[in-house]
Amino acid sequence: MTDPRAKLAAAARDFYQRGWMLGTAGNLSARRTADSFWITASGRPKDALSEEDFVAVDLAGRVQEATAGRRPSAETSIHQVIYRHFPEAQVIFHVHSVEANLCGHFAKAGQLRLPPLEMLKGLGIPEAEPAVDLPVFANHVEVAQIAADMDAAFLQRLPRVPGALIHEHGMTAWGRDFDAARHHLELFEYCFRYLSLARLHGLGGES
Ligand SMILES: CSCCC(=O)C(=O)COP(=O)(O)O
Ligand SMILES: [Zn+2]
Repeated sequence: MTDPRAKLAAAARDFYQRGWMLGTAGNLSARRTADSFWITASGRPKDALSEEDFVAVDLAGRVQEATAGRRPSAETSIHQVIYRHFPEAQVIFHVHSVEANLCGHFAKAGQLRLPPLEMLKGLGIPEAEPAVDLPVFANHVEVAQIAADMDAAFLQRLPRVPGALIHEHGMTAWGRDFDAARHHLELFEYCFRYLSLARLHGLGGES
């Protein structure tokens, strides 16, 4: 893969402007080789990332390349789990939107039922599929626990959709390239906005 850092910085700026990466929230990554990836450094402002704000790590989380004073995202272990379980994933976006955090409250037994919208086709769901669930994981102060929970769940069953929600934290979506990861994230966030507004209007709250 060609150096993805400029595209990651542009994506972060875009997501910041949408209100999804405020106050340094979120982290983005892209594969560097089959077994390493570039990820945002921890605590950096997502509207003004430069090349130095990315750290290269391997799939075990060991730093391969970093500018002095930069450490990898505190949530690197979550990206490791996703790259390990989804060999086709090349890009991962993790953001914190208001709507995603509202929708975590609508989940039942660790699954959020997505609205049956035409747009689900963009998540790779065939027209005929009646019910599509997004996995929802508990948040933990120890990020390693979130990553371990995801790892255990994905070992049992891979999600039907290219994403996972962390309750009262944020959404993570991935794809085979930059466009696919962005489209997936946009579709999930559209579903979250739809579900939040539907509740507000007293529609479909108990599905
Ligand atoms: C200020 S957001 C709290 C940490 C977090 O959830 C996040 O996504 C950003 O963490 P990072 O270490 O990647 O900056
Ligand atoms: Zn986060």
